[in-house]
Amino acid sequence: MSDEPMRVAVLGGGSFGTALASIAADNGARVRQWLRDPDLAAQINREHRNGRYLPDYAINPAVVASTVMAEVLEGADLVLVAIPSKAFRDVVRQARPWLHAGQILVSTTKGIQEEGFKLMSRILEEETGFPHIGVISGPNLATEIAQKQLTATVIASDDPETRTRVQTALGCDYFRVYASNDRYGVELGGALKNIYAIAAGMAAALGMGENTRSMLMTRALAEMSRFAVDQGANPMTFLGLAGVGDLIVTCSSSLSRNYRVGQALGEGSTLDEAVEALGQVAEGVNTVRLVRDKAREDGVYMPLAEGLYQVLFEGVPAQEMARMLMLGEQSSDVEFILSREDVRQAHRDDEGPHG
Ligand SMILES: NC(=O)C1=CN([C@@H]2O[C@H](COP(=O)(O)OP(=O)(O)OC[C@H]3O[C@@H](n4cnc5c(N)ncnc54)[C@H](O)[C@@H]3O)[C@@H](O)[C@H]2O)C=CC1
Ligand SMILES: O=C(CO)COP(=O)(O)O
Repeated sequence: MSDEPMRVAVLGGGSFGTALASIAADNGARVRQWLRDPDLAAQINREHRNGRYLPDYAINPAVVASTVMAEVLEGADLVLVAIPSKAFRDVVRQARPWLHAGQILVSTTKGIQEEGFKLMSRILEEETGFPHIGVISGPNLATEIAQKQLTATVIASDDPETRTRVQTALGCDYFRVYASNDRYGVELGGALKNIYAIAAGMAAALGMGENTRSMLMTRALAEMSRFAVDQGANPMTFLGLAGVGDLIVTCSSSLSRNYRVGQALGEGSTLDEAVEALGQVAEGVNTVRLVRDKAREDGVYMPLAEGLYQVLFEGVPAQEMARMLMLGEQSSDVEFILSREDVRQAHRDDEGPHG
């Protein structure tokens, strides 16, 4: 490997993109960050601060922000795409003329595209056809990373070069980067947990106890892994940082935007009011709709996603969600040990002789 510093491009001027850009610069990379807002780009370059998304964070002064895609991508070895899912494909298309097959392309975005139910790394693949593609996901609240609180993420890719280069670019003493080759599972974990973060925020606002929170998170893990396995992911991924790790943090912290949307709903706001007050992306709002529809289409049992969907989009009061959870099927605890079908069969056998 050459002694030249790695050249990293970050697309997106939000909180996560900004934190990752600064970490890469701390690790000695030459970092360029692309964003749309010229005033924010000027502020990052002048004050080394992102006043809109991470006002108290001292960005490494070596990060150079720009609104010009060519300047940011020129010569980049690693491109991190930190753009909300709704705009992801559009931004990758804008970037496409300056991307090439030797680069490593990594999505940091925890969302799903409606058409075709596609995850973001699939979009990277479709738009470029390049071989070095990965995703990062894990318990990664940007605000805490900005405070240099210890945490870790997962780089998931089939391609070993992508994994090792991202570990080198981003790993440091407060941000560990673990590797996985289950790209789909890691990416799906990041998207799915946002649904349950909304439910947890809502439940907290409604005064739930700690037993309830624990039950909610654990049944959420069962539900998300059931869905993910149906879609082809490896269930073991959900034992890791991008599964249970990210689920715990986003279901516990009001630093999570999805959790905050849930809290606002539990306090009586409408969905529009909750999203408007947030002023940033809460991917779970869209994800719950897409996942609920997909689960129905594919016959996957997802009572929590269904209940949350009804609260968000069908006017069911938030209090009803807890009731629906308690009325769900009393089935298997861990389905990979005892299948739901075996529990159902045992009930049928038990009922048999009594009519
Ligand atoms: N903030 C966090 O704690 C974490 C966020 N993520 C994921 O990273 C993704 C990006 O998140 P953040 O940086 O937090 O987002 P953010 O909401 O803070 O901002 C996203 C950035 O994208 C820009 N953007 C939005 N629409 C655009 C468009 N059409 N064209 C160009 N730029 C556009 C915004 O102006 C902003 O600079 C999200 O999908 C989220 O799931 C992942 C881990 C942690
Ligand atoms: O994914 C995250 C933490 O890992 C960030 O969650 P929010 O998008 O809900 O803020």
